[in-house]
Amino acid sequence: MKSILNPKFSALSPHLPKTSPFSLFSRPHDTIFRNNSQQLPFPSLKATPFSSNSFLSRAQNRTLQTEPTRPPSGEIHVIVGPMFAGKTTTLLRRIQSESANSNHSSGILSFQVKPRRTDPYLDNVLKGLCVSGRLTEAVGLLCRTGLPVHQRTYSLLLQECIFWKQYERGRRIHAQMIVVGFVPNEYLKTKLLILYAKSGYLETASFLFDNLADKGLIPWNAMVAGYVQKGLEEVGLEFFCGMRQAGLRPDQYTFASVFRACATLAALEPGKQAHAVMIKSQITENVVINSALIDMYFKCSCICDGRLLFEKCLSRNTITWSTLISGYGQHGRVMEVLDSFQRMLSEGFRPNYVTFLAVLVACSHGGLIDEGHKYFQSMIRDYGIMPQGKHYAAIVDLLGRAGKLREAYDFVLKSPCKEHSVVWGALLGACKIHGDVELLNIASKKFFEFERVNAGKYTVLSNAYASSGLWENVEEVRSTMRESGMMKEPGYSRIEVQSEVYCFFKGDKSHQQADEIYQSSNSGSFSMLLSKHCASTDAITESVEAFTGIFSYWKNVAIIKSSKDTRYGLDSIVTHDGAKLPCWALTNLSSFKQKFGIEAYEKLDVIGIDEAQFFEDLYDFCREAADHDGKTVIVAGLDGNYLRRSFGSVLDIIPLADTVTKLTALCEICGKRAFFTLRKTQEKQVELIGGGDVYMPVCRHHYVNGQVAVEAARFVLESHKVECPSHIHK
Ligand SMILES: Nc1ncnc2c1ncn2[C@@H]1O[C@H](COP(=O)(O)OP(=O)(O)O)[C@@H](O)[C@H]1O
Ligand SMILES: Cc1cn([C@H]2C[C@H](O)[C@@H](COP(=O)(O)O)O2)c(=O)[nH]c1=O
Repeated sequence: MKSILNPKFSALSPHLPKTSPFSLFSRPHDTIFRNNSQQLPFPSLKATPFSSNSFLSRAQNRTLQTEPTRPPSGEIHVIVGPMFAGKTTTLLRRIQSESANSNHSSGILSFQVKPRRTDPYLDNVLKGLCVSGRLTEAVGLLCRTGLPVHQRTYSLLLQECIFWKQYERGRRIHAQMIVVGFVPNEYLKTKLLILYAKSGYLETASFLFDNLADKGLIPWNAMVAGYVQKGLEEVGLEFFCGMRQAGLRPDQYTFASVFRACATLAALEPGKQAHAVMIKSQITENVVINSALIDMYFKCSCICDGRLLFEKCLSRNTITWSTLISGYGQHGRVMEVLDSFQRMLSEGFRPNYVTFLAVLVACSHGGLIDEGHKYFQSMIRDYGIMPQGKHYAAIVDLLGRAGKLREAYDFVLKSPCKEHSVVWGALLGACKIHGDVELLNIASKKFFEFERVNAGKYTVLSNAYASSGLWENVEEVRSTMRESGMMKEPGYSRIEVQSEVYCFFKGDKSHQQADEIYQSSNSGSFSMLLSKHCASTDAITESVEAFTGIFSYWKNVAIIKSSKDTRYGLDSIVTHDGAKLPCWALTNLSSFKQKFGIEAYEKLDVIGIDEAQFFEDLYDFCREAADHDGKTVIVAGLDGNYLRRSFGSVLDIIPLADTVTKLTALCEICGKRAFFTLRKTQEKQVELIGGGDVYMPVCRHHYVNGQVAVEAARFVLESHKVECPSHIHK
């Protein structure tokens, strides 16, 4: 059991509605019971078949189904009640909301269930909370009400979550939509996709993306950016290609992501191609794109192109300048870094902490101790920028490289960042170079105090001990690493050869031109850049699975009704409100498999059955479909006839069911809860097709009185041999 036990998902439980979310239509009485075998781990979750509990059990079943030794296990959910209680509505809504995001080979979604009523007051309150910056309260309220709100309100809420990077809240909103059976339109699906892509839940984002009917530029951009941001640059670039193949014209947002991906991958060819596309597309240049492009050329070792671009770009700002300066810094071009920095100042641009970091690192690499100190002080004094850990580390590195280890140590002790591992890491590196074992021990102790699981630094430490011949210490560090299961990822280089990118691990000789490549890389004749390892998709959390599961599980749905019910024709089931879905009208259920086609039947996930009271073979069909064929069967029907006697086999299947929900209508006489159906006419046969003309829902009191009245009227009328009126009168 994986996804559903995620605590993030269970955090929803206090907000789940106490009654079924369909209460506006159907005023569900109480779920009678849920089989003990299906008991769920969250006692706080009310076991209505329409709450997320159904999703829970579904996910459980899914998990079970993956175990090869077990037969497929389906589910049976039974919806009962008197006429007009909302049984058909509930069946439709359930099927629609749970299949809304999947591809239906049976094409049933050409018909729509009327949206549930929303409460305009709630919409207004939520909007008010949003615009006054009280997003947390808005989301809390939404989840507590258990009601759907207007598409526009959902959109506003999601937009706020995206803007304020409150992604967890956004996901709660989405969960709420699922719980209340709200079906997002394409616009909202795109918003959800952006939310998931931005927050790194790419599996869910991909699922939403695949199910968008109309994939415009915005969802494509969100996918490209999402993957690039997550460190899956190759996938991001694939989406870029897909976007172009789909005939869409990329915009500045697309290119910003693409150049960033190419920069990280040091992939020059795709970068150049994208640059050419950008020029052809006549995208107006802006600082974001320019900075991304300059960065890309520098990271791909095309220093001249990077510089040329910088010189040509019309719109420059601090970021563009910082990109240029950092670019030079990455290639150890110390003089260019300092010259560019001076130019930046003289042209009136204000450096930021990134600019200063590049300058300080350059000073360190160039051994420019005085200059480094000067810039460090100027940063605080002239620009009011408070140095961060990395700036202090750069100064430690500067002093350390110059062999001023004690000075570096004093600097660390005096710095406000002495609790930052990065500062101690810099000192550790310097101690290793200069073989100061005493300081090495101090620095390493401090470093690991603040950075417990950095395998790379453990390796640095072990190598440092080794370089000083301290073999006992080496063993100590290595055994700590072994015991904690720590593994340092092998370092690798990315090399682009004739447009193909290869990763070379340390000592790797697998490439057929390996010798050539090593030779060339040593002579520096082509680009070889370090890059970070691509993040694994395993990092995607379990709750994504939960959500994805909810969406992806339902694939194919078929609805069956009894052909006896001819009220609205035979091709669809129709509610008393006029909502409908296409269906199969059958005399008996045993003929369904054959009529539907064995192959198509096998692909079915969900079977809905309406007017179940008319099927004699209901028990056998449901048992077979759920137990042997692994289907989820949702059954809606009258539990009692007009005499309040068990109707057909509906009650027989209760021992088979996972959940049973008894709905109530409104008494047509007093408006109270109606549990029973009163027949208004004199016919006595149990089966009599009809609607409001023949039947009405009533409460206990009015059933008893109404029935007495009807019986008395009949008696009198019959005894006088007078025709009985077809309606009783209040
Ligand atoms: N007396 C009533 N009580 C409740 N709902 C009624 C009544 N009369 C008509 N309706 C309408 O019928 C709808 C339920 O229709 P439907 O789902 O087809 O019910 P069922 O399948 O249980 O007969 C309600 O949403 C409501 O709009
Ligand atoms: C009470 C009762 C009802 N019926 C029929 C009347 C309708 O055709 C259906 C019920 O339809 P709904 O979707 O629940 O509105 O059943 C009957 O034949 N006998 C009865 O006693």
